[in-house]
Amino acid sequence: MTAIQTRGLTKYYGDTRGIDDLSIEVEAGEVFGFLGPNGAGKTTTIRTLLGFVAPTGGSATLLGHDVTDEAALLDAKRRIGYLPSEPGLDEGVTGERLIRYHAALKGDERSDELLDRFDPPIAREVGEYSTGNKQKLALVLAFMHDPDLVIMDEPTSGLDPLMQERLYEFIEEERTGGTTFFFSSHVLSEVRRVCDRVGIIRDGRLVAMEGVEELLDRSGKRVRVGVGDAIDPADFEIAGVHDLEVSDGDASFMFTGEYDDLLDHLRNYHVVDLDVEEAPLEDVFMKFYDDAPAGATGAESGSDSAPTGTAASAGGETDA
Ligand SMILES: Nc1ncnc2c1ncn2[C@@H]1O[C@H](COP(=O)(O)OP(=O)(O)OP(=O)(O)O)[C@@H](O)[C@H]1O
Repeated sequence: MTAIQTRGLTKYYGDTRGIDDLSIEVEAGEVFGFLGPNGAGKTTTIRTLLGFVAPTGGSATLLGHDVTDEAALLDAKRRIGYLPSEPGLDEGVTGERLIRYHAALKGDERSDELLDRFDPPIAREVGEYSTGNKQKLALVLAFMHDPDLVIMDEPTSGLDPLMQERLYEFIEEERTGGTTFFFSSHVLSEVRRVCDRVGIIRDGRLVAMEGVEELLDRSGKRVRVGVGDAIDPADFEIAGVHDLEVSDGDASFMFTGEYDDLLDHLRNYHVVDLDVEEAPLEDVFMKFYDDAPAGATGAESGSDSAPTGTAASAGGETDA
C-alpha cells in the first residue's frame, strides 16, 4: 500500500514558491527521509500533507485519503502521528494534562511505555520545560495512539545524543512493526542510519529520490593513490575520475568508473599506497545542495509553529 502519494503537489504563498510540482510516493513500512537546504520546501510539504495549508495545485493522499477532503483527512489522522519541528505545546498546563487531553482526542495505546522510554517530566508545567523536554513530550504525544504513519519535521533537533540514539532505536523497532515514517532532516548521519530512501528537494522541486545506499553507490568512492614520482594531472583524465587533486606523488579523486580500467591505468605507475573509501556523506548530499541559487540557501524559514496544545495530534493548525 502507498502511505503517502503526491502528484504535482504545488503550494505558492502569494508569489512566493513553497513547493512546485512535487511527486512523491512513500510505501507502507518505509522510512523516508526528506532533505534539502533551508527554504527548500520541506516544512511546506509536511504542512500541505497534513492539511494545515491548502495546495495551490496538484493532489496528495495520506493512507489513501485525499488531504484536501477535510472529512477524509480527519479519518486518516486517527492513524497518523505528527511531530512538528517546534512543538507548539500549551505552556500553561502539565505534560500529564496534555497526555490526558490527547488520550481523549485520539486514544491512548501506549503512553506508559513511551513515557518510560523518553521520560519527559510530565508532572511539571510545559512552560518550564527545556527544548529537549518539550521534544520528548511531543514524541510521546505523536506516538501514543500507535499510528501507522508518522510525519516528523526535524525530529532530533533539540535532543541530546543519548535521546537521539533512543529515537533512532525506536524508529527502527517501529519500522520492524510496520510503521511508515516520513521525516525531514538536516542530519546526514541520521538519514543514513534510519532511512530506506531519501527525497532531496531544492527550490521547491524534487531533485533526487532513491535508496540511501544507491545514492552513495552512484556517487562513487574516494580514491587516493600514492606513486613514487610526480603526477601530471592530465594523465588522470580517465573515465569516472572527478574532483581530481594532485600533489607531488599523490592523486586523490572521486571515482565512478570501472575498477578494471582504473587498475589498468595504475599499472603505468609504481603504486606505493592505495586507499579506496566510501564517499563522505556530506559530499554526496552537497552535490545536490550546491547548485541551489543563493535565494534558496539563505536564512528563510517557514517554521511558523503549530498553535497550542495539539502539536502532535496531526491536527489543530489552520490554513495559512
Ligand atoms: N507562511 C508562509 N508565508 C510565506 N512564505 C512562506 C511561508 N512558509 C514558507 N514560506 C516560504 O516557502 C519557501 C519554503 O519554505 P519551507 O519552510 O517549506 O522550507 P524548509 O525546506 O522547511 O526550510 P528549513 O530547512 O529552513 O526549515 C521559503 O521560500 C519560505 O520563505
